[in-house]
Amino acid sequence: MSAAAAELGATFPTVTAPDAKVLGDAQARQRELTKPPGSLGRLEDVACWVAACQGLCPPRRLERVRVVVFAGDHGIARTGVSAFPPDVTAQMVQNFRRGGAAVNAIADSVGAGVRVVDMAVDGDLPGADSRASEAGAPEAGAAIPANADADPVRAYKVRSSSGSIDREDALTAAETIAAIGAGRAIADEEVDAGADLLVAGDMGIGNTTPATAIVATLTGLEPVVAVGRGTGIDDAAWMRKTAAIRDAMFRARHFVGDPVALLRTIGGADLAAMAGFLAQAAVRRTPVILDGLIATAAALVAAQLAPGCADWWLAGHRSAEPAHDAALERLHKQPLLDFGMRLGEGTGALTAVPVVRAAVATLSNMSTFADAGVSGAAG
Ligand SMILES: Cc1cc2ncn([C@H]3O[C@H](COP(=O)(O)O)[C@@H](O)[C@H]3O)c2cc1C
Ligand SMILES: O=C(O)c1cccnc1
Repeated sequence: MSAAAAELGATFPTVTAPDAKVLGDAQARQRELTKPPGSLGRLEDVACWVAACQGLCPPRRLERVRVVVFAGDHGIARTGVSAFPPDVTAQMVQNFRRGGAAVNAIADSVGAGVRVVDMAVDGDLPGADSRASEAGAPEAGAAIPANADADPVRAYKVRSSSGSIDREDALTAAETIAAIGAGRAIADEEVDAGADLLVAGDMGIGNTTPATAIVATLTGLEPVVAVGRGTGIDDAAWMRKTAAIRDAMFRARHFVGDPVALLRTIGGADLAAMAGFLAQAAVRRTPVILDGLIATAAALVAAQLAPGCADWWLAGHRSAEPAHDAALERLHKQPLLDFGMRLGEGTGALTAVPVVRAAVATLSNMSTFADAGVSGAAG
């Protein structure tokens, strides 16, 4: 693949900000509603942000919330950096499909739809044929076929697992571009189908290792400060994970300003697709709630791929992973919830959906002082 083709596949159109005029209208309306100004705290900011994203004041109810769970295995997981074996990734994909995972339960409770995509699960999922994995990665720059005949979960699969990032690249250059393009195409599909709020979720044993390496590389954190317990690792695994992240960061040290090279070197197809998805959501002027460490690591990279896209994202929650804090700070995001959650899958973001809906409801449904005949502030 030529460098030019690579650049084309990961080049995003200019991202324009949410509507500043509507933002001003929404802020003015907040002052007219029957409450002391500012008394709904951050709910007021959230409601104004949704209005600006929609370009509409008062904003519409959020009717079609969609979470896309990006699944992928990681070569580094074979070195003992997780509390669970790599087989769990494929098993959990089946669990998502049957509706038995935390993300299914929480999505159901807020009326959100769940879609799972296999970007790089190791081997073939049970019940699936082998065509997609034999086909290999699509040509760089080529449109990625949404293979409707094959299992839709695997329509965008780029490869099985990834290189072990402590000593080899996670992906080839062509795979990286294909994965970013897949995320973009998936965001387009969701927006074209009417999504009005998007969430990127993750599933992949070992994925806190590349996510932490990416965040630490981009924020300048020391590995020992950045590394968390992931699925609940013991001290010995924590030491292996910290060494792996140190080695990965050394390998990626020249790519702080090169998001595609960073994803190729120490990321993975799931992280690359998430970055493409989060950037493209902004291109399509669709608001996003960010989830935990993995989604936010991808968001940091997306912010480099498509400058300005972070304006379209809200931080749903603060994960227990220390690197998540650093990533949120770098994005200037204050999370809505701080529940000690450390699962991923999109669960933290979905848990914040009722808060966002409450915010929208106040700005849309409350009466103004004038309409309700309620006196405004004295003087
Ligand atoms: C049953 C199960 C369900 C999960 N759902 C999300 N994760 C989360 O935990 C994993 C990351 O942590 P680490 O880097 O320590 O492996 C990822 O699969 C992530 O999606 C899960 C993990 C497990 C075990
Ligand atoms: O913050 C997350 O998203 C997270 C944390 C631990 C394990 N899996 C995901």
